[in-house]
Amino acid sequence: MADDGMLMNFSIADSVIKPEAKFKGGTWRDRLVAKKRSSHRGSENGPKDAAARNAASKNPNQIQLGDRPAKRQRTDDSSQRPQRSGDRRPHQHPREKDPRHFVSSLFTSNPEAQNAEEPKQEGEVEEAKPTNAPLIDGLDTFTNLGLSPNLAAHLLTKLELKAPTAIQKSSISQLLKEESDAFIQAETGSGKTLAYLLPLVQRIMDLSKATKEHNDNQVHRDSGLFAIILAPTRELCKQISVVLENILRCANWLVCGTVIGGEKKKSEKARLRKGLNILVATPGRLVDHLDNTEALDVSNVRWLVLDEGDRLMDMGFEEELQGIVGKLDARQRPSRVPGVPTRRTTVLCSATLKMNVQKLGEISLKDAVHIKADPSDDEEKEEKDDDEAFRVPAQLKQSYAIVPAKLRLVSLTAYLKRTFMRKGSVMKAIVFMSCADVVDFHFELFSRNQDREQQRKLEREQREKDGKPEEEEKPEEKEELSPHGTIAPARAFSTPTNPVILHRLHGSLPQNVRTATLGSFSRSTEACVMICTDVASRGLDLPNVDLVVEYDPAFSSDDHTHRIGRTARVGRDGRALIFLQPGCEENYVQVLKRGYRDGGKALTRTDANEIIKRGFGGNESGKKNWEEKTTDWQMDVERWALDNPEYLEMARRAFQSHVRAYSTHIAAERSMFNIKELHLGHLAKSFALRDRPGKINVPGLRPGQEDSKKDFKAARNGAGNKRKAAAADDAAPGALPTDDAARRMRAKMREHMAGANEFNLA
Ligand SMILES: Nc1ncnc2c1ncn2[C@@H]1O[C@H](COP(=O)(O)OP(=O)(O)OP(=O)(O)O)[C@@H](O)[C@H]1O
Repeated sequence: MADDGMLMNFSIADSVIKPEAKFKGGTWRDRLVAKKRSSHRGSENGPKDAAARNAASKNPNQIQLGDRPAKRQRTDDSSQRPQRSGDRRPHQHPREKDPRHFVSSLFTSNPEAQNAEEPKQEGEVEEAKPTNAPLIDGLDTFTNLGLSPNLAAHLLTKLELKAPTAIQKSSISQLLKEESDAFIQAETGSGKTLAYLLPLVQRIMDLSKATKEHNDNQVHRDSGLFAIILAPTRELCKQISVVLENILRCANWLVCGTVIGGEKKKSEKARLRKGLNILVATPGRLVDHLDNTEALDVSNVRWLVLDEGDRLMDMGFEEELQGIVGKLDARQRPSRVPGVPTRRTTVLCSATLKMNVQKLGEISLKDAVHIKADPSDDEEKEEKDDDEAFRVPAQLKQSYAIVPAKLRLVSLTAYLKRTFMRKGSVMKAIVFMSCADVVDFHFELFSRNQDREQQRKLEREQREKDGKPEEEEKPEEKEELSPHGTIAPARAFSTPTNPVILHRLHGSLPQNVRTATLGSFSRSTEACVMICTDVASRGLDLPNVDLVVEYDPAFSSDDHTHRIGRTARVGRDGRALIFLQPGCEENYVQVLKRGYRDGGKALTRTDANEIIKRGFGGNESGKKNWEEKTTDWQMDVERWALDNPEYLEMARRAFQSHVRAYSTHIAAERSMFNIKELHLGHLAKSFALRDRPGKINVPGLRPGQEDSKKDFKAARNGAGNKRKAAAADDAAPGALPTDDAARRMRAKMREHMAGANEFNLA
């Protein structure tokens, strides 16, 4: 399989962790391999090798091999501890003697940050005013912008929306008065959904007026489907549909509905047969109904909205979109309803919309109007902006942490411990991780019940002492707060006074579980954390999210903008922290800075030691210092993985998938996320692993993925997307990402991680 090749290709750590000259213990196979490797390395002492070592020395993620003695095979707990901690080591785990395992110290041999912190001048950073809040100057009201008094009153009284936001102001007036196509681009959390929905609903409400003037009956659900709104995920479609239903309460003769998959097609067909005026859909499902549902009459469709338009124009959706636009064109007929425009208007909307899309199927978007929150931006600036990163809400406080690979797990734990130390300081936090396997592993780790583990251990030891035969261990009973196993107490960072609830979300979960988990996180009034993949990065409007942590940086800076945009919405405060490793990843700071109007003066920096000290240092007086406490915690987690084969496999799978995922950063940013600079041995430690990276190879699919894979293939073939299928299937083994290879690898990875669900190709 191509994957095996891909994985082998990542097994570069053997070149950065020097093996012992003598390899004792292990199986004969291990000893033979070690011997062969060491003799092979011995013959590499030419000038070429010296040059390679020189080059490697420039990489702070790699450990200088020539300047220090070969690493000993450490099987002793004391090696884990800082030197001064002495020899106070707890019970040694029998597996710690396993020569296939490598126990490295947390606080030694970590690469230093390359760039020094920029000094900040006092008073340089001013408190930024929110840039995505409603305009409360009293000058702009929904009625002034052209909405009917009826609709404006409904917004005020029923939806408690007093004034429009800047993008709503620009968009409503434009879309009410003109028929041209439009690009709506504005910061995350600035109310773009209403920016296109309100003028759309107003225009359709106006059709009713025109119909009445012609002495016909009012427009009703059978009058025709006038608008289609497309969004990339089911969650987003549902969210849009809820907002739409709320607006339509003031015009109850108009009806909206969704076709998004995840439920029986029969019930969707029935809904379409009953008649709808506005339809919210995922592209894949709409294509399906256009092909197979006679009741879906699109001859009257005059508005097509692409929410998260850049994502919809991206790989994975382009063919569906071309198909949809082609069919809408072919089936369009003059409408019997008076006032219906002759041509269809297309609106693209996103926080990261590059307004250079020229064509969408048969539609030319060349003359599309660019709608921005600040129309005073002149053309010159607009052009310049297209090359730059997209703005983030000014009130969003961003920081970055330089964290070496080995310290990643303890740093994340420490950061969350500190965050939830006091009740009420943070209500909800979202932690983004690279892929589903990584999410699942951390969910298990952070929710593990140490008291119960301790009890099981004592029982085991007692049995050993009494000479009783070893009982077959029953799988650990999990104390979960949801029937689906996606919600559990976050024991790793809860305190007795502030219990935290942990959620997990990714595209490999069945749709009903995704919906239930998201709903629970959204409604929760307790402190809670959701660890998730990018499935939650776009468009989702989750209340009271105070903090976003990007434990794994996003695969593109656009995705980063969307992720951090889950906080600091409509004028509220928010914080975001991104983990970067010393070395090439530090260059990502420049990308973070580009999101600010002032060049990122407010961006703050922290490092692993500072985070760990605050999280593991604690206030309680004790003999141990923060390094010892952290080391104990890490050792405990490593033993937990060793003791439980199920979790060990999860950890290995997570590590493996993470490395695969790392290679799929977009081409333009790959120099900052260079897989060759990744220290796999150190990285393995942050997955609680003691294995040598070259030995980590979990075959097969993640549990429960088989069905998703089948679904994906069916969906892919169903959509007639042969080219993509071919691209995914022949992902070149071993080839480190070129542009094309990375695209293929991303497709492959989505397949691996049931990305079909993530991006709703079904
Ligand atoms: N005029 C307004 N006054 C107060 N709140 C508003 C207003 N308009 C929208 N909101 C609220 O702002 C929140 C964010 O809106 P929305 O999801 O449309 O933002 P967005 O710009 O689409 O964000 P993203 O780019 O992340 O998708 C919603 O909870 C919405 O109810």
